[in-house]
Amino acid sequence: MAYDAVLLVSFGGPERPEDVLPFLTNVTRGRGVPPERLAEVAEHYQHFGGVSPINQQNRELLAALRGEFAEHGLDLPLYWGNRNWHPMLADTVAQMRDDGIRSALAFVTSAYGGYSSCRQYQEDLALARSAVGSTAPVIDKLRQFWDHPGFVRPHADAVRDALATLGPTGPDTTRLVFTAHSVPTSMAATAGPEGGRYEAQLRETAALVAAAAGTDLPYDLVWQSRSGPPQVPWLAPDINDHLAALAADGIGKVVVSPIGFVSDHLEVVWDLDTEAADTAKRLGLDYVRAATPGTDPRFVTMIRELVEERLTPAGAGVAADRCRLGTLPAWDFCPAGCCVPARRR
Ligand SMILES: CC1=C(CCC(=O)O)c2cc3nc(cc4[nH]c(cc5[nH]c(cc1n2)c(C)c5CCC(=O)O)c(CCC(=O)O)c4C)C(CCC(=O)O)=C3C
Ligand SMILES: [Fe+2]
Repeated sequence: MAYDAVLLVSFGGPERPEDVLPFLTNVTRGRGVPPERLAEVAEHYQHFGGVSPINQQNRELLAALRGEFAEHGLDLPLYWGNRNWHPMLADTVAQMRDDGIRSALAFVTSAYGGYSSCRQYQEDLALARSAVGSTAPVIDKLRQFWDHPGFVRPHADAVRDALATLGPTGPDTTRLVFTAHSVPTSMAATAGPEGGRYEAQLRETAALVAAAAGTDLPYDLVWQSRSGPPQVPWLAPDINDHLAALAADGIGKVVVSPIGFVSDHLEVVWDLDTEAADTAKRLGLDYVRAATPGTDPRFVTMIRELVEERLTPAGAGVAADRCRLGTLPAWDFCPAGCCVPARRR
């Protein structure tokens, strides 16, 4: 397949106080998030002046990618569009059409399978294309990258750096805590072709990051940023409850590694650096949060390599010979019905 552009696809976030509510309305349209939760999250954004860091992080990633592409003679224009805030995908796809782009590869800033992490991005790409009409470019998503060394190694080095700030550590006093965005258990159950893949991939990433960090400390995988009505079950335990359980068990030091994310966006700087850090302080825990990949050169190189592997015709549809560290099944093109919510199957 010949491609003539690369599209960076992300979540998007507001950059002015007056944009917070319209942004939240876009995110939660038809998703049954109670108004109390929405008001609470609006306050998290207003705490940062109504500015989510995520767009600036994507601008920096885009700049790094332009440099990486140029350095390696990869002559494809780069575009950027978001699911929930400007630049909106539909506007970007219209621009691509105006520029004569016929087919593009999409890099989504989420490493995992699942409805929110993968399928919803593909649905939003399809909606953007249909808004543009029959002249819209074809857009194929790059594969999920949870076990790619360019994702695992930056997380692993960040864990090692974070651990080094804690002084003497050991299995009886110190715990490594991996965290990812919680999702409804019904969504977790339908992730991937056979279900359960969001959590399975996160467990694989956690094991790979811990091994690559070279630590033999015990570790856990927990969840953060739960939303939705209280009667709907989501993946648990929540990181704050887990910190309390660790403190009760005599743990005094924790390194928190947000393997669910690629950059220090609001779910990291609020839910971890503010909320979970406060919880840890209250519990008397030494708490340090490990960095996310951001614009780590290995992460930027990974994106270029994910593009390049799809430009060579061999192995299309199969990810067997792809660069990766894990053993869970992987694929280039998501099977039909993969990660579709149960009620729509
Ligand atoms: C799996 C997952 C990821 C990781 C994959 C990925 O990175 O895409 C993720 C990332 C993010 N989530 C983000 C923000 C929000 N997520 C919300 C709500 C929800 N997230 C969900 C799941 C996920 N979310 C779900 C199941 C909901 C419930 C509503 C629904 O079913 O859709 C809400 C509504 C308010 C609330 O209830 O929290 C907000 C504002 C931001 C931007 C941060 C910034 O601005 O810097 C980012 C990167
Ligand atoms: Fe979210």
